[in-house]
Amino acid sequence: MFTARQIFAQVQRRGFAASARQSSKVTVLGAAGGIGQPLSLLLKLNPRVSQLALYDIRLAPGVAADIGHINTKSEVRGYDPTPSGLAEALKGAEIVLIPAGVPRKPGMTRDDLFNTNASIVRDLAKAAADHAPEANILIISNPVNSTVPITAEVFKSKGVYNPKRLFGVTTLDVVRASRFISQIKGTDPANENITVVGGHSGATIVPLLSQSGVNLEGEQLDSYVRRVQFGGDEVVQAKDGAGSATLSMAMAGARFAESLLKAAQGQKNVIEPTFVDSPLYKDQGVEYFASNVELGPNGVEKIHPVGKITDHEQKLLDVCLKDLAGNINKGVKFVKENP
Ligand SMILES: NC(=O)C1=CN([C@@H]2O[C@H](COP(=O)(O)OP(=O)(O)OC[C@H]3O[C@@H](n4cnc5c(N)ncnc54)[C@H](O)[C@@H]3O)[C@@H](O)[C@H]2O)C=CC1
Ligand SMILES: O=C([O-])CC(=O)C(=O)O
Repeated sequence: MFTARQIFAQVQRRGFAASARQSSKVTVLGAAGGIGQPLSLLLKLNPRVSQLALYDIRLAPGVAADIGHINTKSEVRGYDPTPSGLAEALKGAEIVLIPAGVPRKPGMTRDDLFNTNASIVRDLAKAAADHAPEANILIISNPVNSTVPITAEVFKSKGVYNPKRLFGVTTLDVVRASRFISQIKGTDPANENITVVGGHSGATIVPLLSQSGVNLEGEQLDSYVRRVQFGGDEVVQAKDGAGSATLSMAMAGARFAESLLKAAQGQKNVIEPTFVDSPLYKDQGVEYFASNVELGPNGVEKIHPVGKITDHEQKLLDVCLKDLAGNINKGVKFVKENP
């Protein structure tokens, strides 16, 4: 039997343990880039982050010196572009975000980035598997449909793959989906929660309006779906050769990291859409798929099924699955041929 005093002491200790868990190291690889800088800024503003480790092949110590002056409690450190700098940046990380790699220019698809970004992500994944094998790995670098399988293959080859801790960040698709529908309906996007499933490029992005009680038809529905699927192209064209979405992506990446931290720190019912190793369409040869995922202290807690959809949405999903299988196989093949 415990005395009231002992119970109180235990509660206090648990309180401390909870706040100890609330000290989390977050690492950004590609931290000096168009996404990396604002993403690092937003992470510095997040009180759940205790240490922020910034790594890039250029400028990370400069970005860290700048962000480090912001008067929030977390410690910020920038690392030199050396193997030991990368190792130090990764050691002890709870979350590793990877926005390293080249962005699109007008006229390119995300798949056109494969030749450059596949090897960048493969090499960073190798370092993460060696120095942060238990971290949650959040892949932002495109093409996400292929870079997630690339990362999985690297982790598998090193014997440390945990499918519950690898995430393709597709948050920007749902951010756009809710913003674009709010523009049509004249509502507050904060109240618009649109499910988006599939992958993260063109036809593999499938918004499921019917599940949100929104009833668009004909050309209005088609143009909405097109805008969500090709929202990235809208930004690429507007930036006219100077890159792709960076600021909205930073917000989306920071939101996803925040959700993981909340879930790790004990919050229940934290659900985000994300591209993960998923049982939903494995029987059709699609090993990874984005759907709503409940997050928990171990990463993926529960993968939600797609649920009831309309015939129109089923047609979109059929096209998505075909494209997705090709993108995934390309990533797997790359690592097998270029280990
Ligand atoms: N998942 C998503 O929803 C989105 C993904 N993206 C993707 O994110 C990636 C980055 O985009 P931006 O930040 O605009 O590009 P950026 O060119 O502005 O920044 C990329 C950064 O990565 C760094 N980098 C390159 N190789 C590296 C390596 N081996 N190790 C560490 N850092 C390295 C570069 O020095 C640069 O600072 C692109 O592939 C882009 O397509 C962009 C928007 C949305
Ligand atoms: O469109 C791109 O290349 C960048 C991206 O993934 C997005 O904005 O969704």
